[in-house]
Amino acid sequence: MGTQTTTVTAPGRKILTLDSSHGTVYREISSAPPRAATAEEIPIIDLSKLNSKNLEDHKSIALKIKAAAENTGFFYIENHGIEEEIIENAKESVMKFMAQPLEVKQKVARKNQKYWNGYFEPAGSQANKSESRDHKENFGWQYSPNLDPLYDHLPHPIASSSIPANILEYIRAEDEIWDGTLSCPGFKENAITYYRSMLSLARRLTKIFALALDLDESYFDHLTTYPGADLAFNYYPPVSGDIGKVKENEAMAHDVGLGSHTDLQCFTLLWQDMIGGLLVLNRGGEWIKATPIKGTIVVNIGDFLMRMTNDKWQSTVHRVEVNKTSEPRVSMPLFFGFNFNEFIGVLPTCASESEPPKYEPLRIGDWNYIRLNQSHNKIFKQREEAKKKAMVEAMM
Ligand SMILES: O=C(O)CCC(=O)C(=O)O
Ligand SMILES: [Fe+2]
Repeated sequence: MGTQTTTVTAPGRKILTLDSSHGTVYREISSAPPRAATAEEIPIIDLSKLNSKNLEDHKSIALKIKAAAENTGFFYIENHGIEEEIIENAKESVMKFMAQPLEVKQKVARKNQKYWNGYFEPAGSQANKSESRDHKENFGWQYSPNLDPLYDHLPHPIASSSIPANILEYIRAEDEIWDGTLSCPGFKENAITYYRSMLSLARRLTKIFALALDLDESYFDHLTTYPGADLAFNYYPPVSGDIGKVKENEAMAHDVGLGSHTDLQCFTLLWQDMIGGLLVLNRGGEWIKATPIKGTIVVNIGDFLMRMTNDKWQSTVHRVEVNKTSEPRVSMPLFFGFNFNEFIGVLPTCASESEPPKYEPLRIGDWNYIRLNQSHNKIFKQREEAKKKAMVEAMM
């Protein structure tokens, strides 16, 4: 994420600790309880003209996306074209899969896989080290050409020799995980059908994103042939009572369904059920609710796209509250990024003489690694810690 400044508007203030592409950062935020988002903060964008033959229709969607991406970095899409039945089947399968005994789910535990595809047990992750562990379970997988509709014409499983070598070295799929899910009939089929629809929608949307960035509609096409396209089935069980805070950091610890973070790739398409709990940190440092709206998918900009746009588009911090309802909550995000082998820097339309590129081109396949290992950048760490000290002093 970028180095945005925040204005605190609400009664109290506090400091939020976050991982970023530069290492740990501190942000001063409002301590007011989350409030409903306004239609300007998280707009609903109608995609019914997404497949129209008229470029002007695409441009009019692009204009709305541009405004949302530059503002909160979050928006809803409606009339996105994914059939309700595909979504419902996937959701039902998540519910059935998660209802199985732990030892059955652990047959596809991520910790037994080389590349961490598969199942994460309850509280098996902690997205933000200054908050509680994540009160959720998860089943996730990474991009596989075998699941991609673009390669349906090839014999399956697709021979490694059919995939360019410089892409193959970054593929982190483990297609055998599906064998471990066969205890749950229909899960594999429903999950893959959902994945394929979301992947196609993401590809389609990158064309509109290109227009929104004043580029030709096909500008990103060659970057989406083997995309980073990882899917997560998040399952937030109902939680009651006081639940394991991070003891060593009691003052800042906050119980979460999923800790405060930004998404790493270009953008995320997130279907959520009607339970609610997703919170977004707006530009003013206030938590606002991305309240579920039937028939929509939430879209948010990720760190890499923010970088490509020279920080014009916002990769926004979000988190999920602990599920205090009596029903489990399910969300099913697709994290979408460009081909692993490509070097990408700041887009030509996002830099100028007065606003030179802030970032060097880098290889997408190395991005996650760089992003996740930045917390060891010592100079940056010292600077941020001094900043935090000044913030704390200013509050006293
Ligand atoms: O469950 C949600 O609503 C958000 C999930 C999310 O932010 C993520 O998986 O990165
Ligand atoms: Fe996220």
